[in-house]
Amino acid sequence: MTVQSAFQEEAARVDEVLVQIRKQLREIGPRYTGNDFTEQMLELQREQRQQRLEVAEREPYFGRIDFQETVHPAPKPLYIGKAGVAHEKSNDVLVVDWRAPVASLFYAFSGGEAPVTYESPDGDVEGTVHLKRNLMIRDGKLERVVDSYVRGQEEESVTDEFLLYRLGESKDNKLRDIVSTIQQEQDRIIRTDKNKAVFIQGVAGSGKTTVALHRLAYLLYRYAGAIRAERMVIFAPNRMFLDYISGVLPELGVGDILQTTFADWAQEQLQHEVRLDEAYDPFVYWFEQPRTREEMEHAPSRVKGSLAFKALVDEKLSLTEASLIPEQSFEPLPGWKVTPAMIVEWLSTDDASEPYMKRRSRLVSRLKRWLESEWKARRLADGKLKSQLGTKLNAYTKKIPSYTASQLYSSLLREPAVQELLPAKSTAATIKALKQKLVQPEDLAPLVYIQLRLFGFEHSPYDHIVIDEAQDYSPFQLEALKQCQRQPSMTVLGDLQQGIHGYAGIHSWKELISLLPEADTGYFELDRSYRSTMEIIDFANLVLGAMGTGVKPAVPVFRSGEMVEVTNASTDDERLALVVDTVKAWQKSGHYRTMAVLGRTARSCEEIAGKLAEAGIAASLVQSKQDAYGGGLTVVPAYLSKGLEFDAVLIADADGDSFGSNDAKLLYVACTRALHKLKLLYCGELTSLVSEPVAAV
Ligand SMILES: Nc1ncnc2c1ncn2[C@@H]1O[C@H](COP(=O)(O)OP(=O)(O)OP(=O)(O)O)[C@@H](O)[C@H]1O
Repeated sequence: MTVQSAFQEEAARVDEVLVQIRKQLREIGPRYTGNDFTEQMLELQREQRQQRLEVAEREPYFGRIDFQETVHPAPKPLYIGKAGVAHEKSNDVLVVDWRAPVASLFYAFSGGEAPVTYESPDGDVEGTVHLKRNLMIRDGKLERVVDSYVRGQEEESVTDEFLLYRLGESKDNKLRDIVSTIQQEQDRIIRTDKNKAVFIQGVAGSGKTTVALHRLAYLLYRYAGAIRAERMVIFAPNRMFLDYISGVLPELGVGDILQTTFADWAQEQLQHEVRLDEAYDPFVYWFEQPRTREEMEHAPSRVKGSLAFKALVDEKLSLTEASLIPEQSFEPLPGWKVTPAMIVEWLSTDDASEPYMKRRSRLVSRLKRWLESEWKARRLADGKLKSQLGTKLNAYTKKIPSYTASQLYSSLLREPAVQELLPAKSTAATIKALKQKLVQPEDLAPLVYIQLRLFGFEHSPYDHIVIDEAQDYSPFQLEALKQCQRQPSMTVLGDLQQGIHGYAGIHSWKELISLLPEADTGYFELDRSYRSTMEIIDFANLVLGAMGTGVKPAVPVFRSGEMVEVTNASTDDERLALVVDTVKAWQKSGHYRTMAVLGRTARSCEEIAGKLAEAGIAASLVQSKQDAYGGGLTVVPAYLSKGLEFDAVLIADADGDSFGSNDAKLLYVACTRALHKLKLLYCGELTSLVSEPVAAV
């Protein structure tokens, strides 16, 4: 078949399918706004169906695979789309949902005549692939047809032309779904079993965040009923990042998933008993002046996130739990007696895994009931005596320790074992802050862990937890989150090479993986970077190489662009003028939808934003407490740019003072934010991290 006739045939089919989709959309019943519960549930289903059909109307499908099961006489074309669609009368499948087992063939197949299999709920299905085709449909119109495999023909270019086309596009201000171009190594992660904690180490731009979001959509489809969106949670590094990724899940037809930061979530669990001390911003402390590695390694935040510190918290909690059984009997009047042995007996009927404060409150109620029944049995009526007995009971129960999380934490911080781990100055400061109900980020993991152990988790256990940028998490944070699940079902992703928060995060994935039973964990590495051009990735790899041995370079997708530019300015004023000129030139070129000027510090970014404003250029200056990401032109400190991406990036101060020898990870993060264009400016000496100026201009 010629390319021309294949296009016509596919265009005709798109029209046919669209007729079906539009008919089904028209036939969705009227909206229900009443109070009947069953009708409300039906309305919800109608609404979800409508959303799926609307997605299908814009782009009914993106792929076709002709698969011949070994037991069948002929191949059958399967069209893969974001939402499954069936013919309303015949029920024939017109579009297969990308998450269906058979759709995995589309992602996993990379050519060849040998039989392939996919896993179906009824077992493995074997067959051969006859055709793999990409189709680009925009707003219901077929625009492109690209075959990546035709059986019996010379192998088509397997460098995925369609993928390159997609990667070459400019980006808007939100991360997008990748269902049409998911790669084999990503698909394997997305389709991993629900009862696994999957750890993903992936180089910058390898699609970790995107893959994690697609995995959620997959799990909701594959385990419909057993897993619910309301019982899933995504932890992201900050609110601006949450805003940036907020478009992906709705586009995949997924709603209602809690998306939060660890700090916000922890304060919520602590019922806002404490709040973060605004006077201390760890970013300002660690990034606004040069800090040594030594200082980071010994930071109190590292200690408070460690398992050694958790062991002390556990010990304190065990002692607290043991104190549930008082040493003395309760004997309010001669002959009226509850002995510790009786309390042990009472508690033996209790669930010992229940949180301490719940068991305590049940014990206090039990003592009250006992006093009541003794009173009734003796038919007493003296009101004064009754109130005396009540007072005695109160005095007795007061000896059974009762804590809020911050009280127990404060008391722990006073103990000698803690003083051995942490500098006295640091614990004293924390205790003082706690009195004013203020904490620092590193106190949240121990506090929320204590809260969960004392009071339990107030919600249904999470079906699935996603942790993005997990290299910045401490083992203690993961331990706290484990308290909110019956069994581990997680997607934990990050990149140790982007671990710029050395004062808090991990050095090796083992530190987190070892906290879970081995059989429940899976570890994956993603080495290919999809975001940036080859030139940018090669340049970023050189920066990383400056860290010495043990680094893993990112493997670029074969997408070539412009050389990275490194430009020297003789004075600082000239450097700032060059920033303005570069931005003007980029804007004029019309090539880039999103651009960023990255500075080493917040202060340098303020200066740059000021210069741009003087030149009449509108830019949004990103600060650490930012909630929203607006796209367009952004000025952002390098340490806040993690996770984001821009068509063009200008690193405005690539001199040796701004990026010292300890800043390789930070500069790597900065460079890998760029999709198509990267330029570095410096005044004075170029940072030694850039050992080979690539295109000195
Ligand atoms: N299979 C793919 N097809 C098309 N685009 C992809 C694919 N995988 C990743 N991308 C694109 O690559 C870019 C990087 O993805 P993402 O932000 O998820 O990567 P990341 O590994 O989380 O990056 P970082 O660690 O730098 O934050 C995004 O623009 C994403 O759409």
